[in-house]
Amino acid sequence: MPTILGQNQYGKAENRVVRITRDGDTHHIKDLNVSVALSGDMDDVHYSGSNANVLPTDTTKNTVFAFAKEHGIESAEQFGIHLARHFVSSQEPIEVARIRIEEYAWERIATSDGNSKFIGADEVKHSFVRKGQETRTTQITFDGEKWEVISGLKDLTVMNSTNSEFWGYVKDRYTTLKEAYDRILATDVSARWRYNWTDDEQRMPNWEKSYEQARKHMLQAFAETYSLSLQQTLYQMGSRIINSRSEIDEIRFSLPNNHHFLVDLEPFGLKNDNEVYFAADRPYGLIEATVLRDGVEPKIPVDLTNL
Ligand SMILES: O=c1[nH]c(=O)c2[nH]c(=O)[nH]c2[nH]1
Repeated sequence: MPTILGQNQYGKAENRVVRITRDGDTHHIKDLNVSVALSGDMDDVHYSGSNANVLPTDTTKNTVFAFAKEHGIESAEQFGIHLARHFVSSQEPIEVARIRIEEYAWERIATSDGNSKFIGADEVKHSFVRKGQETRTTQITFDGEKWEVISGLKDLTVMNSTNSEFWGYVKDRYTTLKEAYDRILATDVSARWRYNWTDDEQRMPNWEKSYEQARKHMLQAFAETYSLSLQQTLYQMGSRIINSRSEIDEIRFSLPNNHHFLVDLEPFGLKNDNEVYFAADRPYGLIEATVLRDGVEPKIPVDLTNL
């Protein structure tokens, strides 16, 4: 049966590029998911396997990261236009470049002594929460006598673009991790907290206010902790809530360590001065712990998945 080649395109999809611009100690984030699709004179590679017209998808990926350094990311549109023009104008066989970009928006975390509109407190300058992400959860159990309320949130994505280190850890023959003295710390917070309200005689907490306040304290502790490990940050987030909300006795966190790897731009003659990162999605470290009011029995399950 004779066949002919129809529409075809190729490229590297979902390049997760994070560009940090450091304006003194005020940092700006651009976080993009960039997909490149190129088409043009690609008959030969499909019919005979000749790669003579093929710019490797790996190169398209490198171009995304190198452009983030060289040209910065003013807007997703500007960045996409720049990339598309580059591929079409620099590669004879490429006739059409389609760049798709998703942008993840971040806003600054309001700290205890500032607010998000006003860049005053130090911490605000490098601590961010991703917009419009989290899901609020609750589980209510009643046995006819006693109540148990466990509330929380998941998918609250936060990032510190500095004030995070990780060093002094155990090294065995399989350890390759380099010690980090200034790294990005990013996580998707999943937290569940248990209220000490158990019977109708007691005054019921103001659930709305309590949620808002727990979320606020958690974010502020994340922003204000100079972190030596995600474990330490977790404990600070939990104890800030327990210390400031008397209605909450126990809180459990499940925190993925969303690794951001500095991209090696040396091969392109560019210096990466802590500016361009590859945001890896897996594998990720997973740090989980409960923080309790002293003397209280832990009751939140270890596995938060179904809670
Ligand atoms: O904050 C961290 N805690 C760890 O336990 C750990 N392990 C690792 O490889 N990186 C990190 N980072």
